[in-house]
Amino acid sequence: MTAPTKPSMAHKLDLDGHNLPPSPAPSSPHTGRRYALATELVYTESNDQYHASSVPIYQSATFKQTSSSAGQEYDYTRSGNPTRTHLERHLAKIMGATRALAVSSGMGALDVITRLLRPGDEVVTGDDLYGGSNRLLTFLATNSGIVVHHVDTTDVAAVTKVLGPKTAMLLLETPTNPLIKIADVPALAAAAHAANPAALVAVDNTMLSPLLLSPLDLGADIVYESGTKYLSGHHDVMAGVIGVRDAALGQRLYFPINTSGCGLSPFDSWLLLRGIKTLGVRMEKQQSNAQRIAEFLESQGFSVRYPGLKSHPQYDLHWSMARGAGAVLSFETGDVRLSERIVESARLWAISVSFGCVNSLISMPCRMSHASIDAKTRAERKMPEDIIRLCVGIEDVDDLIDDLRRALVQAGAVRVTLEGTAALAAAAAGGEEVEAEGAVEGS
Ligand SMILES: Cc1ncc(COP(=O)(O)O)c(C=O)c1O
Ligand SMILES: N[C@@H](CCSC[C@H](N)C(=O)O)C(=O)O
Repeated sequence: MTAPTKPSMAHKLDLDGHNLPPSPAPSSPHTGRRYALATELVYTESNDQYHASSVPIYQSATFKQTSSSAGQEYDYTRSGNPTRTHLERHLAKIMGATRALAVSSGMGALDVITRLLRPGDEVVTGDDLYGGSNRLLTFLATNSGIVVHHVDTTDVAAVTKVLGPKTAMLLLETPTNPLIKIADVPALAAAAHAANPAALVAVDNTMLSPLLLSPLDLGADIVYESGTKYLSGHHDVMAGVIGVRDAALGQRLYFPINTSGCGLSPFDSWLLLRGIKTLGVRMEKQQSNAQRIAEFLESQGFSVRYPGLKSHPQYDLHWSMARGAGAVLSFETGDVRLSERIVESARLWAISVSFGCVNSLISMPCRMSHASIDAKTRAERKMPEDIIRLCVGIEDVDDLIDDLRRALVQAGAVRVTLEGTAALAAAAAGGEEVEAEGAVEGS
């Protein structure tokens, strides 16, 4: 057997690109993407003078200029910084955008996008929306003369009904946080553009990341997401990213970033670049763990919201657009106090907001991530108070299931199953009390 031929190191190490072996032609006219997305996540081009394989952090607020009049690429970090530019070019490639912008949080990204609106403009959006996005839109409706319509975005006819010539923006989440409802992006984008050709369709891609969904390929004009989640992946960065294909729109979005000063810092840009390189492997593990956990909960009799389950009412629609199901799922117990006991009985699952990172989290959205939506509005929008959200990480899946099973039993949500006996015995041996009183038959 002949050994595979290795490319010479001289070729591999030249980051200027002069000596690189010829690359295949770009597969996308918009992005210059040449390889599979999993490869592109890792592969970044740099023209660093020392050929550093990790992009340097240009920790400088200002830059020396050659003269007072010549002008140059960088003068001040609020306006632009080489580390942030490198990240933005990398993001544009993986988001299928021609221009990407990196800002200080996901909410910062939505704030920048809503700066495109004028008093009297109408925004059509979902009835299940991340609490912070809802809070920003409510603020704009109260203070800036923007009219906001919240509609069930799983119902194309209902959305079409409220779209009209005054619609300036259609803002979608898919899957929604936390009810995991799926929006038909191509159909809704076409309806918005038919109602008003100037309307902008913006998709919040936080729940899937560019690895699993490319909204710009589905008819969206703007894609944005919280980089705090999957992109960074370790619960140690706040970031937001925006991608567009239209250069003029990109420039309109850059203006408020420079003006208000919410561009991502050099260090956080570097952390985000580092996180993106492992997105492929993290997501693969997180998704396979999430699938097993969703199946486990379903086997215990819970009605589970997860697009990886065939029982999801929009399973086919989701998979017609997406390349994966993500790692966030939710389920109800029928009783708020029971949900509270489950959440508080978990050990391995941290009680935290956020998601998309390496360690697993458990939360009650109505009290935590979505608490800024008042109880009356939550009820009107049919958000169950007892809903539990699980954000799955990369831990050993059997440990996660064992811990969840123990929490369910301890809280009185399920009876001990044959399968669970070993885990429960282990918990008892560790001195923990397993209380199954008042349990309902779960399987
Ligand atoms: C769907 C969604 N969009 C946007 C955001 C805002 O992101 P950030 O927390 O980075 O501001 C979040 C969470 O915070 C979210 O869950
Ligand atoms: N106190 C925060 C809550 C942040 S929620 C973060 C994340 N989007 C999630 O869904 O868990 C706030 O008021 O914004």
